[in-house]
Amino acid sequence: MCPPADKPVANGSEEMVAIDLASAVKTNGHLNGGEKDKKGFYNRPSDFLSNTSNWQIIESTLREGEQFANAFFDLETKIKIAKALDEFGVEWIELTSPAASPESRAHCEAICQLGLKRSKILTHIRCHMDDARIAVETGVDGVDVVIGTSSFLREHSHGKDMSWITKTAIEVIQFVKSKGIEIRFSSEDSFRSELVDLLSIYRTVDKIGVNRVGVADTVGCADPRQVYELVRTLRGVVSCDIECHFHNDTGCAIANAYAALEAGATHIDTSVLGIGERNGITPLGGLIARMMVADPEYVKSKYNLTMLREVENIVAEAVEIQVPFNNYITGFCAFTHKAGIHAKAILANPSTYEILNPADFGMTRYVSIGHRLTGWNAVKSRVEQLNLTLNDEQIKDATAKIKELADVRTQSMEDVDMILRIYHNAVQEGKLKVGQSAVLDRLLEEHVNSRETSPNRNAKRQRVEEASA
Ligand SMILES: CC(=O)SCCNC(=O)CCNC(=O)[C@H](O)C(C)(C)COP(=O)(O)OP(=O)(O)OC[C@H]1O[C@@H](n2cnc3c(N)ncnc32)[C@H](O)[C@@H]1OP(=O)(O)O
Ligand SMILES: O=C(O)CCC(=O)C(=O)O
Ligand SMILES: [Zn+2]
Repeated sequence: MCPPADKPVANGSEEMVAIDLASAVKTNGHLNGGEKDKKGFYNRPSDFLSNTSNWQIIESTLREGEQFANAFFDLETKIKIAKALDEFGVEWIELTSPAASPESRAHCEAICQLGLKRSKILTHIRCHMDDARIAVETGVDGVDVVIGTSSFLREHSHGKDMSWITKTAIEVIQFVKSKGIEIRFSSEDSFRSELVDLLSIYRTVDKIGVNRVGVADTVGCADPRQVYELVRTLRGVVSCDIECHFHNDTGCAIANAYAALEAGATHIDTSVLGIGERNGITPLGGLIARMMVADPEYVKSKYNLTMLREVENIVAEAVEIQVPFNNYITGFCAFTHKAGIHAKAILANPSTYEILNPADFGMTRYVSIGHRLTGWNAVKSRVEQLNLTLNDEQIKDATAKIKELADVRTQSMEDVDMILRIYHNAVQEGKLKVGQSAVLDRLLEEHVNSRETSPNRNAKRQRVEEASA
């Protein structure tokens, strides 16, 4: 940003900072843009092209996800996944090409027969009449056609030039349309393709009535700015819908999906837990998390969000993986608050440190207490839950003991409760005063020893002695 002409350049001076801030506010309305929402979040003013409140999911767990290293889906598993996705409410379910194998074809036909309530069925084929002829016989609602347009794929995958690709694409599209089935044409490896080639073929297929064109970041090389620019340019060239597919090799798959919607894309490909070739694509749950922040009411109106965890568990079990600890929304620590400063604020108002509400997804918030980073406000909340009577000074004293013990090893909630109960009882009985750390140590030790010599403990010891005799 340039300084005004009549002011000397004074790097870092307070005056300069004030001028820059003032002009930034004037230009953008606010440094973060737009108005604050109810949660105190600054939303940017919407771009007139933006579709962040008007988009659909093409759920590809049963196509891209089948390309995940661990995946082997029998029909029963595919049906279970398809039904769960339908229950969740995805608009489209994409299935592996029926040309892949006899079972793939039979599964595709069987899933089309399920009569799902909400989700329509797509299958995904090469840009080839042989595949198209098989696909239209399966009963799908739509066919997704793909062919590589980058020089890498033109030279080393299928060996065809752009004029062959265009001619064959037209033939396949017209054939599928003639059967009354929806058709999408996509360029694989779009971000390493020549822009002129892309725009030219997309314009051609748009003119002959393709329902959607697809942009695919097949190798995960694109960043959100590149995505925005390509999709925005494409939006000005075609009138049909625009679908986007992002691989996550460099960690941009969710951000790229969001940038695509901001630029006017209409459909995003996802898979449950992001499974797919290599490290996969935009995860369903991650996209939902992102879009909930953009327009919660829209997302809640479309999807049965409390199903997310179940869908993920079904897929995780089917491909023999764990749901990652830090998974969006459903990871075990996604709504766990630990540090004392966070815990205090969260207990006062969850919006302080949560942009998503766990209840929207049937999840629960958890405040972790028994560790060295805890604070007296978190401990106070537990005292209240346990219906104990301790004043703030006593709670701070008990907190000091919890922290001291947690410096040696993390204390479970059971440990914390035990410390608080002993503290409380000792205070009630006049055995303990604030600051008497050694007295508290002795009481805790007595309690532990009494547990060690409890009848159960004695019985166990006796059994061990008998077994070893
Ligand atoms: C980026 C993606 O994920 S795209 C989707 C990937 N999905 C799949 O590959 C589905 C599963 N695939 C399969 O079952 C098999 O690869 C099949 C049935 C599709 C093809 O099997 P094969 O005929 O044995 O060929 P193979 O897999 O070795 O090679 C791919 C063939 O498709 C051709 N091809 C590759 N991509 C395309 C395309 N998009 N459009 C048209 N032809 C293509 C290649 O030129 C090659 O043909 P060739 O017979 O002249 O060598
Ligand atoms: O059909 C598409 O658009 C995407 C195909 C694919 O899986 C990819 O390019 O990574
Ligand atoms: Zn892919």
